[in-house]
Amino acid sequence: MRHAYTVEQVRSAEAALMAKLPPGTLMQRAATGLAVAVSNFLGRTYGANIVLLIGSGDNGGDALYAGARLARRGARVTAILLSEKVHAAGLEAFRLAGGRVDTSDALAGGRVGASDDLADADVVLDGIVGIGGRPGLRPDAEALVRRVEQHGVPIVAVDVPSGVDVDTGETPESHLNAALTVTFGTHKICHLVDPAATACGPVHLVDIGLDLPPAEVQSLQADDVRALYPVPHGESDKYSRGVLGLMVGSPQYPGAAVMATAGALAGPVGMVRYVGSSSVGQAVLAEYPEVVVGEGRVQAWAVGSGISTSGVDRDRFTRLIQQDDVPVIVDAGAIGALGTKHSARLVITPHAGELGQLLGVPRAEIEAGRLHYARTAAEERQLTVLLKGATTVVASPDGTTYVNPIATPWLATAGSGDVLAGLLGAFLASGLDEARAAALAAYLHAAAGTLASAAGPITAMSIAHALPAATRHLLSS
Ligand SMILES: NC(=O)C1=CN([C@@H]2O[C@H](COP(=O)(O)OP(=O)(O)OC[C@H]3O[C@@H](n4cnc5c(N)ncnc54)[C@H](O)[C@@H]3O)[C@@H](O)[C@H]2O)[C@@H](O)CC1
Ligand SMILES: [K+]
Repeated sequence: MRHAYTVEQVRSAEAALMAKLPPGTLMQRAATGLAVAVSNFLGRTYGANIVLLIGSGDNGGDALYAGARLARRGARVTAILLSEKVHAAGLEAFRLAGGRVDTSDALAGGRVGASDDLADADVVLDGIVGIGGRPGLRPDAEALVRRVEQHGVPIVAVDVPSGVDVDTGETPESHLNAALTVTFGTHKICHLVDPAATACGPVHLVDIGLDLPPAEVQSLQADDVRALYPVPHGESDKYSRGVLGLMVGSPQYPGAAVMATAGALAGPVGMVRYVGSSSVGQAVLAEYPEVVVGEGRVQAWAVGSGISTSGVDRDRFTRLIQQDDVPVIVDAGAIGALGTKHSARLVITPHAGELGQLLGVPRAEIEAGRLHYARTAAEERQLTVLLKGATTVVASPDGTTYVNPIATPWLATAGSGDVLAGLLGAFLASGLDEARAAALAAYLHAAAGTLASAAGPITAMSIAHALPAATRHLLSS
C-alpha cells in the first residue's frame, strides 16, 4: 500500500525522529537520496551541468547539500538563490564542495542573468519551497521556471513541485511541472491526488526512517490487489462467490447493460442476474447466455448505467436503497434520482459533472478540488464515492480514502464507466466492503485499460475483454 500524509502529520513524525538523532541527520539522509536519484535520472554525474533553484527554507537546504554531493562527484553545479536568506550550513557545504553561486540578478524580480547556466543545464533542481510553502510561485521564481521550460530543461522537484498545495493536491496558483519528484519519508497528498500528482511526474521516495500514524490517503499497489482479491477456493460455489443484480441499460441505451455485464462477469462474482426491460435482457443474453434474466436473491445491486434520471424506476430504486442488507452501486442516471435518505450501503460512481450536480457545485470546482469534494460528498451523504477522472478517488464516510495509482487517458471512452460499474458490483457481491471494492475495481479497470490500449485507442468492450488477462497477470506475479 502506498500511503500519503498531511504536512502536519509529516512534521510531527519528523520532530519525533529528530529528537532521537544528531542535528541535521534527516536532512543529510534526504540530500543523499536526492543526489543518488538525480544521478540515476541523468545516467551520469561527472561532467553534468546541474542548476539549483534555492528558496529560503530547508527545501533549499536539501538541494544545496545534494548539490554539494553532486559537485564532489564531478558535476558542474550552479545555485541560483531566490532569497537573501538561504540555508546557511547548506550553502557553506555547497561552496566548499566547489559549487558555484550565480550572483547575477536572480533576486531582481525575474531579470535573470543566469541564462547561460539555464540554457546549458542538463537538469534543474527545484529547491524553491517544500512542505513549508504556500501555494503559488512568486514572480521571480515564476520567471525563472518559465525560462527553464523554454529551454526544455527537465526539472527534478525536491520533495514537492513548488507552487502546488501539498495537503489537497490542488493547484490554485502557478506551479512548476516536474519530470521527477524526489520526496522524503513518505508520500504527501499532492503526490497522489490530481491535479498536483500530474505536476509531480514519477515520484521517487527516499526512506528517512519516519514512524507514521494511519494514513490520510492510500493507494493500492499490485501486492495489495493480490492480497484483497476474492480468489475462489475448493468449497466455493456460484452463490458463495456472490450474485450481482444489474438494473442497468434501457431501450435507449441497451449497450450499457451488455458492457456492465461484461465488466461483472470478468470480476470475481459467481453469477449475474439481469432485471430490466425484456428487449434489453435479450441483448444481454445474446452476448452472455450465462446471465440469469429475472428477479431473485442477490448480494449486491448495480443500478443506473445507461438509464436517464427520468427513466429510473423511482419506486423500485427507493425500495432498494431503503433496505439495509444489500449494498447498491448508484451509477449515471440513478445518481440524479438519489434523495437524501437511504439505509442501504451505497457506492456512487459519478464523474465530476455528476458530483457537481449532486452537491450543487460547478464542475470546474470539482475538478480543481477532487479529493475535497469526494470526501465532502461521502461524509455529508454517508455513502462511498468513486469519483471518476484521470486519477480516480474513492472516499468513504469513515474518512478512508484511496487514490488509484494507475491510469491511461485512453480509458475515457464511451461505456468505460458501465464496465467499471459491473466490475465494482462483482467485488461488492463477493463480500468486500465498499471502499475496498471500489479501490480494487478502479485499479483493475485501469490495469485492463492499460493492457488493452498498449498506448493506442480502446473500446469499452476491449477493456472488459482485457480484465481476465490483467487479473491473471496480477494474481500470478
Ligand atoms: N523537517 C525535516 O526534518 C526535514 C525537512 N526536509 C526538507 O525541509 C522542507 C521543509 O522545509 P521548511 O519548513 O523550511 O519549509 P520550505 O523550505 O518548504 O519553505 C518555507 C520557506 O519558504 C517561504 N515560502 C513560503 N511560501 C513560499 C512561496 N510560495 N514562494 C516562495 N517562498 C515561500 C517561507 O517564508 C519559508 O521561509 C521539506 O519539504 C524537505 O524538503 C528534509 O530535509 C527532510 C527532513
Ligand atoms: K520543491
